[in-house]
Amino acid sequence: MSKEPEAGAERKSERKSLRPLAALAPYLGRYRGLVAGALVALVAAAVTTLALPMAVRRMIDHGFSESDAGFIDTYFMMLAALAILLALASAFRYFFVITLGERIVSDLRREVFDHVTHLSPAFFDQNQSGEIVSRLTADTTQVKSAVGATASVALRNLILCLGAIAMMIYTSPKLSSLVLAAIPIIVFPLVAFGRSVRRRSRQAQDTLASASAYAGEAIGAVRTVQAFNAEQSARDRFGSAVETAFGAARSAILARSLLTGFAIAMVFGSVVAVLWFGAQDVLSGHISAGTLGQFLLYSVFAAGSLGSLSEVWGELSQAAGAAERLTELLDERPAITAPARPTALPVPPRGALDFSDVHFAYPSRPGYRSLNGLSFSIRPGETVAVVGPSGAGKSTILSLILRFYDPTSGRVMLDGVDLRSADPEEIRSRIAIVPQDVTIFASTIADNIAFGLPGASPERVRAAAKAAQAEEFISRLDHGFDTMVGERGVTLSGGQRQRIAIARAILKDAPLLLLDEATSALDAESEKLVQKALDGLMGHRTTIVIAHRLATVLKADRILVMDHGRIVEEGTHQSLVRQGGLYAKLARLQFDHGEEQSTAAQ
Ligand SMILES: Nc1ncnc2c1ncn2[C@@H]1O[C@H](COP(=O)(O)OP(=O)(O)OP(=O)(O)O)[C@@H](O)[C@H]1O
Repeated sequence: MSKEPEAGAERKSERKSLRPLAALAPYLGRYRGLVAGALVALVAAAVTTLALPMAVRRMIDHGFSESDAGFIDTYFMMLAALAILLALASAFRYFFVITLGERIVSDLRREVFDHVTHLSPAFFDQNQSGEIVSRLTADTTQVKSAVGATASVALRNLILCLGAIAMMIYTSPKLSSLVLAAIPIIVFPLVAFGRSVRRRSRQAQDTLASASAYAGEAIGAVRTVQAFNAEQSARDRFGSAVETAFGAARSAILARSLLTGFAIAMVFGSVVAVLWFGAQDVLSGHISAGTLGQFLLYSVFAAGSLGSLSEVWGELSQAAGAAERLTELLDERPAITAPARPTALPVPPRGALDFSDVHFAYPSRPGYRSLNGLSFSIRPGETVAVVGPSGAGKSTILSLILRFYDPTSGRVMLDGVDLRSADPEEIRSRIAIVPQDVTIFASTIADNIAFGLPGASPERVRAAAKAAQAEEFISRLDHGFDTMVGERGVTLSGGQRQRIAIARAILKDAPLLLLDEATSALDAESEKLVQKALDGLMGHRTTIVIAHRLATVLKADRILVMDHGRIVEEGTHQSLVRQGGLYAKLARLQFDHGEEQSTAAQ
């Protein structure tokens, strides 16, 4: 999805036609029963349709000239039986084909989502989440219509077309040779047209995906948009994105209309010309009127199905574009994976952490080093605070500990094991984090707390909430722990969200605790209470505390002072203040009023 592969895919898609749809074959393979049912119904419907003209010929040539009324009755009975058979086959075809489409798209949606959740944060730094969601919804829907309705129409028309051509040759080889001579003249331009439709459809879909991504972002941040009176500019931006998408869609539609019109004109034009020759043959007595009637019906079938084929070809091409984008997404490999034979972390966990000469640049910003030769060690059970100016690289340290990214050079080790050689899932199972941006899901409070430990008993959830000083506000909500919180927790205050996150971490009870500005949104009173809860939690486990408010780090065993991606000072509060460096400067700025220091030092 990044720029390079996108350009490559574009080039490929111009060369290939429906090949991306082949990626769906494994999915079809899972439902052989449905596929077989669909094929049987398809063939039955086509054969029944092809039998109709023969009955018609017999009726024209013999039926009306016979005085025997029973003869006509027999033919009509046969026609009625064929009609019933056709109706049944069509109903079954619809059932099998549409079920197959729905089934496959459900599998595909699940697989794409599963895959996306495994991709590394680096992927999400470079791709908009809205665009990924659009692939998950719009592209899979397009694939569904291809696998379902469109493919069955295409297949039915293909069988019908081939069958009708065969029957045309059987009925009148001479007239058929005239028709067949016309086919290449019709088909070549169609293929060329099809390519251009495909390219335009992909453009339309791409512009629509970026418009939806923008809409997702603006709607998600609607409060910010309104607070800045930015509705008009958001509307303009989305409006122009939608118009661009419409322009791209219109050009695809125009190409498709031309394709359809051209196909029909060519096909029916040649049918009329051929029939003129047929009429001459009937007049000169070379063939019977019934035979010409039969030939006429077969050529109408062949032409009609060819016309429909050209129409669904466009749709299939569109679906091929969608399948291609989904395949691209499924082919995206996570940057962070478990090694083939991961080194097991020691049991029981100790919680020792080492950074040795770590350099790191985010993959989305390779030219800028966020960490610059960072080295430090944290002993099991130690509480270490990391402070420093904004952008110094504090949160980046936590991202590396969670192995969201690998260092550009140097090593990060947990309990003596290089994170690169361990299984990321095992690493993360030993870490509880209270992040800077707390994520609350649109679910109940209890679900949100139990997020870190699915299946936790209600008692444990309650105990964790209590320890995080969250029980009181939760009990005041309408339905207590069963209260639904809005998307991203909009119905909670910042401090309440933070306490939910703390409860989540308490419940997870992991040996390594990472607190990134965990109490920044709390008032002084709650902060003191939560701090007490956290103190209890930190007591027996390794903890890294990131905080701008120095009052919250006074009790740390050690303070690391960071600037420009490296550690510039290290020590306790007192020793650092005495050194008179960056920390002393930050402390002076914050504690100058004196009162905070006295409260915090208590
Ligand atoms: N996902 C990212 N992609 C690219 N650059 C990033 C990313 N996240 C952070 N950075 C950059 O890395 C540097 C360090 O960021 P980091 O978030 O670690 O700083 P911080 O010390 O935690 O700051 P703050 O106190 O403001 O949270 C910054 O210059 C930032 O712009």
